[in-house]
Amino acid sequence: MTPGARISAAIAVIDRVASGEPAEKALTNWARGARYAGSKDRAAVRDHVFDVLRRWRSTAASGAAETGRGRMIGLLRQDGPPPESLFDGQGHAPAPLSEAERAAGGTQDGAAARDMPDWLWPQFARDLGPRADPVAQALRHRAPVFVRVNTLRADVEGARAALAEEGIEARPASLSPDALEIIAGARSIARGAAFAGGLVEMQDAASQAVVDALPLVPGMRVLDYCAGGGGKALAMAARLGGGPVAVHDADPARMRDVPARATRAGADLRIVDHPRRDWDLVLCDVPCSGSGAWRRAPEGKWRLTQGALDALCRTQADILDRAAPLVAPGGVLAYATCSVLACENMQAVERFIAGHPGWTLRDSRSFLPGPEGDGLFLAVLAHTG
Ligand SMILES: C[S@@+](CC[C@H](N)C(=O)[O-])C[C@H]1O[C@@H](n2cnc3c(N)ncnc32)[C@H](O)[C@@H]1O
Repeated sequence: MTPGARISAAIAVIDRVASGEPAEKALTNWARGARYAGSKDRAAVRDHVFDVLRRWRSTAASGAAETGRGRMIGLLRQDGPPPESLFDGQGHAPAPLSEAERAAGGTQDGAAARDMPDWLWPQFARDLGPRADPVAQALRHRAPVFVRVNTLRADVEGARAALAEEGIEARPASLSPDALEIIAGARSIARGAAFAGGLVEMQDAASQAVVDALPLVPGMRVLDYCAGGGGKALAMAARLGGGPVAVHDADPARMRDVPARATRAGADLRIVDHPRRDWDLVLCDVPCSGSGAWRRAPEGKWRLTQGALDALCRTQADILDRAAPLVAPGGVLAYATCSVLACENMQAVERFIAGHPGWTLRDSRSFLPGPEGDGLFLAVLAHTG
């Protein structure tokens, strides 16, 4: 496909997303009907679509239309090359810009310029203070790619060398000693031998740093209460010399890949349907707005409403209520989100402590989205009663 044809494809997918179809589904549907598209074409179309999703408001303003075409014109106006060079009507490229399209295109301020929802921006600005603007800007751009070196299978230099043999270039990441940032070849990782052999796992560097900050000691009885796909459980198992780590999720289907991932990693993860007490460490990596990771999942930014955020906060409180009694005397309760919003982070912890005498905050960490990783929050609580 030519660069122009890729833009035409992205325009069609963006229009489907605008009419309510999830982006992944719209991309899959497009790819099914586009057998001529190779893997590089599919990757390029996907990049255009996700670039626009991250900047849904500002690209519409720059392109002066809330359509796929307008948004792609706007994206090119922001990032280049000039839209006139690709909208030339040749082959499958989009039609040339009309006089009106050439003349249109504006700038914005406030929430729109930061590609934030109007309702959320005041809260975001209050919560993050002087960091609000750089964080909002970071969320408008692609996230760096990181892997976690699985120390059960390799050391960092060994994993780096194995990746290099596959043409994947990596360098040490600052947030975690086991994290590598992928500089080139990121799209090949999941198909490669280093990944298949369990030497590396895809995991954001801040997610790795959260697990690094947990007070884990081999021999501890550890429960991952919201295990999902098991990313943090695998990292915890590596810290414990292989495990075991008990994994639980209210939706067991979310853990369907856990056995295969554990086998690949050489980790001992044990699914527990109805966890009972006495765990030395219970991790609650709760469902959240995902605001710290909106670079990776930008649809979440536009889907979130005040009502949905309030409901998430109630779920987070409920999970802490259920998990706290599972902690053994002297054990710890760890609470993690991939959010930067205070109501899901420190305020949630303060509400829990206020309602649960004997629990105190032992440690907390906040990571903001940027070149080093995503935005995450961790609180480690101990029971002193
Ligand atoms: C942020 S995801 C977990 C990600 C996972 N820890 C990882 O690192 O890959 C949150 C998980 O919490 C689960 N969940 C939601 N409500 C829950 C509840 N009441 N009890 C336990 N798990 C719950 C969801 O099904 C979801 O899989």
